[in-house]
Amino acid sequence: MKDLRPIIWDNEKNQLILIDQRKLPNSLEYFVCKTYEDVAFAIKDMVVRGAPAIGVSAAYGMALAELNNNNIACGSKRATKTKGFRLIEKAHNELKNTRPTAVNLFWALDRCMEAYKNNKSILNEAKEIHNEDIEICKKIGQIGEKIINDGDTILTHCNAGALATSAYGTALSVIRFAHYNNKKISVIADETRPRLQGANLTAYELNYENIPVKVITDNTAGFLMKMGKIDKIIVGADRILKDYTVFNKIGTYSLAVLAKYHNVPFYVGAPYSTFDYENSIEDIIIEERDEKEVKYINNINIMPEGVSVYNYAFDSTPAELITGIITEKEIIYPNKK
Ligand SMILES: CSC[C@H]1O[C@H](OP(=O)(O)O)[C@H](O)[C@@H]1O
Repeated sequence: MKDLRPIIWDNEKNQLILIDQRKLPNSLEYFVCKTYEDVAFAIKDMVVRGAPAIGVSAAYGMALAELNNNNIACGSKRATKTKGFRLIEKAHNELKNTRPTAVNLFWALDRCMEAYKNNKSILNEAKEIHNEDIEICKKIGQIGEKIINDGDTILTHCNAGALATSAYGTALSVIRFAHYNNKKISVIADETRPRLQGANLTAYELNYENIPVKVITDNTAGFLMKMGKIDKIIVGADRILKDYTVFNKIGTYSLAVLAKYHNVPFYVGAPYSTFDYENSIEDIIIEERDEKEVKYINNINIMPEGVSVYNYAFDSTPAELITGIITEKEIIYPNKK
């Protein structure tokens, strides 16, 4: 069985091929990006999503800008270079403004811009970021699987799997490697309203690898904890601050509060590239998405006209509610005395 790889660089045609995650689980289709504008659309419309995956995709978006640049000649060499730089800057800004919360997007774009300023190939930088991400996610799984016991039932939220990264995932990498090490585990996946990444993507990934998975409505998680049916919770992250505040999919904070109340260990799987040492909580923009995502399910209206909604894509969870953060180097215990 082939590993799930949501991001593929086509060296022959110099284009980016993405699994179109909007179509899963009913159809496995691909979205081809030939320009940085295609990549910007793919990130905004969640063709590709997940902090590491959008960082890697944005890096290839910058590479597409550079490759398309190379076809531009405007007279003198100096004029070409100036115009080229302006186009790269334009791509950097447009890609930067696609989604505001996941920090991987910004460091990947900045890393590509730095490469360009140092006369290095952006495409090579993007490929490096891509390959590094595969290895990092593998390491998160290998380190994290140690916290999983044979027979554990693990609850997860949204999708922090191969489809949110370059391969393996973060939270789901821990689950995968426990499974690869023959631990008998079962997974409970929150469906994760409104975009249903848990039902559509996590269930798809785990089913694809024959890892036992049940899907629940988001409201069921607390009741299962109360009944003692959840041994651990593992989620992903989009940004982790220096005080170990974790920004992740909306609903993560509610799970963490319930876990604390029911003494269920609460873990976060995330690479160091998701850490943000610069900003404080008040600096972070929590993405608010189109209200249609709440008002419609599969294009069927579920609400009366004229009623407004909140549609926060993320929330923040304080370190005091977090048992451990599983990275590619070690497990961080924010509350260890
Ligand atoms: C491994 S990062 C996955 C992270 O990203 C998801 O958000 P979205 O699907 O909106 O990009 C969610 O917060 C996951 O935990």
